[in-house]
Amino acid sequence: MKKELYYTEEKQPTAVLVAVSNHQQTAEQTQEYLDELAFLAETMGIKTLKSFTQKLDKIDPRTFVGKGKLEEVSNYVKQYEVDMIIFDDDLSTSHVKNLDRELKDCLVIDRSLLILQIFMKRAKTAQAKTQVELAQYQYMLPRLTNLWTHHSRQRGGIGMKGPGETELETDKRIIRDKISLLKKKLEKLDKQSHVRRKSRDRMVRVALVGYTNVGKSTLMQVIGKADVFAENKLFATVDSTVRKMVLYNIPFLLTDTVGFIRKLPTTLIESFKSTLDEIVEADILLHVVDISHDSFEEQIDVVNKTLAEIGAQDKTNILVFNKIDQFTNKEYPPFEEDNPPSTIAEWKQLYMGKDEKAIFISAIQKENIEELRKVLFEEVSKKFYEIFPNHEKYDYNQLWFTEDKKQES
Ligand SMILES: Nc1nc2c(ncn2[C@@H]2O[C@H](COP(=O)(O)OP(=O)(O)OP(=O)(O)O)[C@@H](O)[C@H]2O)c(=O)[nH]1
Ligand SMILES: [Mg+2]
Repeated sequence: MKKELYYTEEKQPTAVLVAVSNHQQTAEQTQEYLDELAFLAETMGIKTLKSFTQKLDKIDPRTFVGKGKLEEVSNYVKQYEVDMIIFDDDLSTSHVKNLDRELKDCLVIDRSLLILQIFMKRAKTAQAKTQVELAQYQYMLPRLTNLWTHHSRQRGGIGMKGPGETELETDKRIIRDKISLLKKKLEKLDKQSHVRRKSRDRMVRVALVGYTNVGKSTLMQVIGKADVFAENKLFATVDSTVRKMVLYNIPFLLTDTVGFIRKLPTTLIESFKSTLDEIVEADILLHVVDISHDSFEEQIDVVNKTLAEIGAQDKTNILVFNKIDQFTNKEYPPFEEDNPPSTIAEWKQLYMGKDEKAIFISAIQKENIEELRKVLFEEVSKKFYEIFPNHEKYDYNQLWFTEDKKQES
């Protein structure tokens, strides 16, 4: 009998991470991927004890990693009584079967399952909860041999060993029924939110998008003084929050959205479609980037790819480089590592600033927020007058100084 795992106050679950890297990948990249996986685990309260990597151009069809590496992992896991092994890529049904056989007492999960668990924990609205639940069942169905049982979620464990073969067919049927039930429930909820959105006056809509943990919710608070949950954990925001804002007399809607991540499970993207519609239906995207993160350029690519996947790639897109207070320059001349840009003008000399609409800010230290507001105002008012061509025109420069002085005094 395999061990079951619960979250308890007394004992923090432990894990080892396993990743394969191809030969093009640098050691730093592999390390960054593993750091991210460890951060995901930490977000779930799981402590990472060690990481294992193997250079492989093709994942082993039987056991994900090669025989020798698996033995190494297996020995470590036994010696330190590790609770679970987290693989950085999706495991197939036969991987799980074979790994289970080799690793006996240790729980085998993959990155997608971990992300699904985080979403489950974070979801607050009925819609988000239903969306994650659907994604989970869809993830489970093809893998139902022995990775999961339908009890696992109700019983609050991160994963449990599955049913015997005879129960398997019954379980599959139950899950299929669950899936169609959840789909119906979602349809109803989607219809309701669609009606709600339609009943809102036609307003300019701005969405904050970006990789997870870049500071979208923090920025939402700064721009609108809204009370939005921000935390140094991955996927602090899973539900989208919409706030009505007024910037120098021009009203618009600002939406804080769920963050993106490398290898976001496809079942999640599918079932989060209605949440992601907030992005698809937006007029303007504020693409927030954590410039202090070592792989921020790759994160920009991941976000752009995900935007393209949901059909939101051709919108007015303002790049907002956040966390300049924390940036340590490693590779961008003319600046040196111990001498990063210090003024906004210098920031703009960095190659990323060549994009005309790129802005450098620190949401935490409220640095350069005025410029962000100015650019946002310009874009929002452009859209506003497209929608309401006969509306009285506001002069930004005048409003800017009068309002700004008022705020200062
Ligand atoms: N140093 C620094 N930290 C920041 C800044 N802005 C946000 N943070 C921190 O970054 C962490 C993540 O911030 P959030 O606002 O929750 O990020 P998010 O993009 O909404 O994250 P998800 O909802 O998880 O996708 C928090 O610990 C913030 O305090 C900044 O300008 N500088
Ligand atoms: Mg957030």
